[in-house]
Amino acid sequence: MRKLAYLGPEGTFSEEALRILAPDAERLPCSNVAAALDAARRGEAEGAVVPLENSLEGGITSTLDELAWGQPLIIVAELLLPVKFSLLARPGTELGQIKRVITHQAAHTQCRAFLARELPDVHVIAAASTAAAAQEVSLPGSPYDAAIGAAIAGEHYGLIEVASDIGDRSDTVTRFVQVTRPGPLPKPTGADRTSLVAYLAEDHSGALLDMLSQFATRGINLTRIESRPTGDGIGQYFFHFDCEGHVFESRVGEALSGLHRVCADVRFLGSYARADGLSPQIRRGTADHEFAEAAEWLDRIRGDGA
Ligand SMILES: O=C(O)C(=O)C[C@]1(C(=O)O)C=C[C@@H](O)C=C1
Repeated sequence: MRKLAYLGPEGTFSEEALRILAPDAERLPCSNVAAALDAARRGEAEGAVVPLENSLEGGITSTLDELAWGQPLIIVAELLLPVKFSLLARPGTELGQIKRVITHQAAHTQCRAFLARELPDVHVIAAASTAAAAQEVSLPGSPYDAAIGAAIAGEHYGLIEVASDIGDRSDTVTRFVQVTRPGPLPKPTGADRTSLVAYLAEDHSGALLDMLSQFATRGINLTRIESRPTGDGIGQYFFHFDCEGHVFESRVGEALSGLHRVCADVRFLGSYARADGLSPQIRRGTADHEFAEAAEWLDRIRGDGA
């Protein structure tokens, strides 16, 4: 049976995402996102399911950075998971008794309004995951009064829900991706997304525009762009892009070749079916048959001399 790594322990949102993406897979819980990706890189697991983007907080930087460096991994599937947070405590605990809360940093930032309104003096301590926080609160003698996590984590670790749906917005969604070591790409479905990382050749005026033009001139809509520091000094950045379409489609393939020409390096992170099933609008002159027809026309002009 195939095995997939994820941010554990049992009861995380990552586990929920994995169960939906690969219901039959064996699950390998890891202590952080980097460890889950490394398990996939080393072959201890066939792949991993990791959070990539949140509708309220944006890119999950730990995942973005891990995918940008080291042994390459590619995305083969994505899932949009609605995330609902609960305040979880040992049975008998009341809201007014809660002084110390533990949770994952992403959950903390998504529940800021509730904490400010209901628990203005609370200390919030960071945990490796929401389920690790719930597990910690369940331990006898735990210094924490409550955890913020999924209701299922509360059930798993014998905690009660002191408050439910405490996120700043009730429609928050986290985008999870399933990654594997590079291999055969998922087939195009007509409603696909392509992810990549581009590293600038040199810092110059219009460097970002040079990259964006590769997409724009081929009628490709971007669905996410994110700059991340290279670590080489202030002002040094590389870029994550998600765009509509599949690398097997001419316009996307040409855009990636164009990026390869103008960048120091481009890391392909995969082409895979979009979870929302939205198909791109193909602008006139950018369909596969139009690229093929233009290539034939060029061959005819060049004749035998080419
Ligand atoms: O701690 C978890 O339960 C996770 O799966 C991680 C994570 C994240 O990193 O964003 C996933 C979804 C929620 O946005 C909060 C936490």
